[in-house]
Amino acid sequence: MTIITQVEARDIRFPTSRQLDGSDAMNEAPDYSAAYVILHTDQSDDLTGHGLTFTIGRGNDICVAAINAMASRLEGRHLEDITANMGQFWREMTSGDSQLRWLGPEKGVIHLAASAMINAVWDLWAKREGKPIWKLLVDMSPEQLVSCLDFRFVTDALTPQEAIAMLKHMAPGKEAREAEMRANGYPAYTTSAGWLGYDEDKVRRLCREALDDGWEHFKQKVGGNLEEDRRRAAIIRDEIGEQRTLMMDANQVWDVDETIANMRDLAEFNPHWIEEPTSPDDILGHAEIRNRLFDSGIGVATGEHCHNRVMFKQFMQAGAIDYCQLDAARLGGLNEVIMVLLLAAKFDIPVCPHGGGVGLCEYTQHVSMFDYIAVSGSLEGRLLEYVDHLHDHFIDPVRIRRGHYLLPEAPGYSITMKAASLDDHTYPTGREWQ
Ligand SMILES: C[C@H](O)[C@@H](O)CC(=O)C(=O)O
Ligand SMILES: [Mg+2]
Repeated sequence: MTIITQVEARDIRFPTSRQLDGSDAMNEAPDYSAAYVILHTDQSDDLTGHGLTFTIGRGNDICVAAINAMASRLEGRHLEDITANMGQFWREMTSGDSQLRWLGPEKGVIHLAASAMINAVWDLWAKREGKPIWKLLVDMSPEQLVSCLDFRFVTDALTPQEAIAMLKHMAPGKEAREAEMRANGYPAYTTSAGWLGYDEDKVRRLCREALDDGWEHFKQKVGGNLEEDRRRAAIIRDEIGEQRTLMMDANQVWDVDETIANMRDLAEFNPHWIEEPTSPDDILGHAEIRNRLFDSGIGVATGEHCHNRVMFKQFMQAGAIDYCQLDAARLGGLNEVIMVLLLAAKFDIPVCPHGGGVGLCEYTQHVSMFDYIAVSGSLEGRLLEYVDHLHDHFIDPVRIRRGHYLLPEAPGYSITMKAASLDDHTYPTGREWQ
């Protein structure tokens, strides 16, 4: 038996705003940050579980406080009791204390905190089993996998029986798809050349470097000033040519009609999708945009601020999105991520997870590999986001080859940060913040 003896929560911040890495029209100067959880155990082999949720700086301390408020739900518990009934555990973590639930429910800071803690439990479980997370999931039977999920609020769209049938249907090709992932990796796109705060020379230089590294798919930020958006799109198209993919991301700054007008204007640059065009909560607004942009061939993508499975269900039921960009640290941990993968498979919507943050690429590589091997069985329309910052701080960082993520092999969720990185970036006392 493994006892979780202590939940340690740390405020980790990286000063990315100094170079405007990660900048966009809504978030002009983010400091990529993690409310970081370490689950200590009674095991002599130093077994620990790690998880994080992502913020962009101020307020990270509020997430840490929320984790501390929930710590007693994990401390003293046996890992084996939790993993024997993951679905029930998830319900307890998100709804077990109705006074804390009131702060959400299942959204906002309290859900971000739950996400970090739940992902730390999954990391601990996978390390105990000696498997990377994607493999832990792939090796589960459909029944076991479905028992990890909470179907409350989604049974009008997907029942446990349907989910089991979908997973059974995909089971026969799993080995071949795993071998394919091992050989080829998972196709990806890069956002790193297109941050809004970068000057045009830097955008051009970064496009050239990315092309040299084998990238075929690029994303640029838009939503500042339309003339500047057009100039940057022209530069990027000039560098990457007409055949490669260009996505655009407005990070929520436009209204519905404004989106239509601006995207009609930007259509000459042939954007593959417009991401987060408007408020992330406006499901019908996205549906309207999708309908009115249909003839231009521009898809609608959103999800990095979509806080739970219920909202994703509605986005899908309303026909509001072409691409689902779930965020592995905003949804309530891996259990809810798996639920969204199943919903997306049912509605035949490709999942292209959000990667713009610290640790998100480390998480989502597992999510997309699992999705391909066991859930959707398809790569059509699917691209994993990649941003090239801060990977050095992880013990088991993502590995990229010619625009593809390579299959992670180390046990766990790849989210464990180096001890020195944690110490140096602890806010406000770490060396980086002196
Ligand atoms: C603030 C973040 O960097 C955000 O711009 C990321 C994002 O929208 C994306 O990766 O997509
Ligand atoms: Mg985005």
